[in-house]
Amino acid sequence: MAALLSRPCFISLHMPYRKGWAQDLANTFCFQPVAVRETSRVRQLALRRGSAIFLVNERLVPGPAGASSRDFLYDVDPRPTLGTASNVCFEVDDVPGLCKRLQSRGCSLPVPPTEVRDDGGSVTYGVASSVVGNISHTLLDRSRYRGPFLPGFQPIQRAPLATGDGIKITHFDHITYVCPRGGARAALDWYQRCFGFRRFLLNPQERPAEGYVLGGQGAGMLLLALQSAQGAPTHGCKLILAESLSKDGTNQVDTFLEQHGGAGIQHVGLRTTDIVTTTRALQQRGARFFTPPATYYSQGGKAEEIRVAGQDPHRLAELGILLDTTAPGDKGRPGTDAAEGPSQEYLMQIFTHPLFSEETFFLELIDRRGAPGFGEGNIQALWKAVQVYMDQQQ
Ligand SMILES: O=C(O)C(=O)Cc1ccc(O)cc1
Repeated sequence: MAALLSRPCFISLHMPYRKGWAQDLANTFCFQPVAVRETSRVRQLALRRGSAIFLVNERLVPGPAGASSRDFLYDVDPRPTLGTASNVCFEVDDVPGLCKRLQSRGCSLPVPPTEVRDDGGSVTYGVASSVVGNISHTLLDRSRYRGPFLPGFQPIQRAPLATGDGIKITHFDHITYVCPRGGARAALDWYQRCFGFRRFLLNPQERPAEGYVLGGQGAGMLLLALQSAQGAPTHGCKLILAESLSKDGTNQVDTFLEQHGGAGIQHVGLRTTDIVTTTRALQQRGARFFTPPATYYSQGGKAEEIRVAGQDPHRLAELGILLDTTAPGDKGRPGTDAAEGPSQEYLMQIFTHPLFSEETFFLELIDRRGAPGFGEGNIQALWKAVQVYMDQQQ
């Protein structure tokens, strides 16, 4: 099947009335405001770091009647009105063609192909609802546009308040969805059938028919992974579908479903080329990260694993950075970044606290040293750190 979509252009966040989270993203994470659109009811602000762009949508009027779907250009109203990351915009060559294809497969298209123009040229976009929770996808052709962001937005030219020296974020690495129980497989099929995404295996232990099943400590979770078929592997974005398998309904996936009011985007992985410097810089600016239990660094030969990878266990422990080494014999799978291929493959990760008031959306920094997957040990460590945090909140 021909490739239909390329890399994400932006991820849209919706903020309730009078929350300063857009400011936090700008100040703490040093995303630079590049363009803004303001009406009497909403403000839409595009913030960029590397090629990662968040479109932050704020309501300027309280209550559900304060804004409607038509107020959010290049997006739809995600409802509910709590903080949510609800739209992933992909660049597409042929918007009308893809919209037609989606309709013929029974997909709902809240915004049909639409042209928007200003002095910089024109774009065509449409919005499709996904089968997962409140997630939608804006499909955008901006090949005829020369402005800094999109028609309808005013560029912001003022000098940045802080340059964010040391914050090395290059692009969106992956987007992790929480699916309803029993819904991950249907979501996998939908993204393959409608958008031409390809499945890839997250871990050598993953059985294709089952997916990557993580157990232990009540963390029971199923993960399935996809990536867009087009674009250089280093910039193709991955989608991770997570589903709870836990019996007691207390893991972070269940917590997301409960506090978000249904399925949706749980976190976005931001690729960094230097996680140590970036984490330190962000911590100094006030970003808060989950720290794994101290035993993470002392048990099961982890310190040695970190040393063999060429990193300093004390430095990683001081910052709370997780490291996972990919098992050998794991090369050449889809998802592998071919350009990166040292004999020792590993990845490092760290997760922020939730960005909104609810235990829902958070960010991750991920530094891949040739490793395309996700470490089971790291996910378990994250799970334990979240559990400690939630216990402290009670
Ligand atoms: O490790 C990652 O970044 C993943 O995306 C895997 C994952 C999925 C769901 C979780 O609640 C925690 C981790």
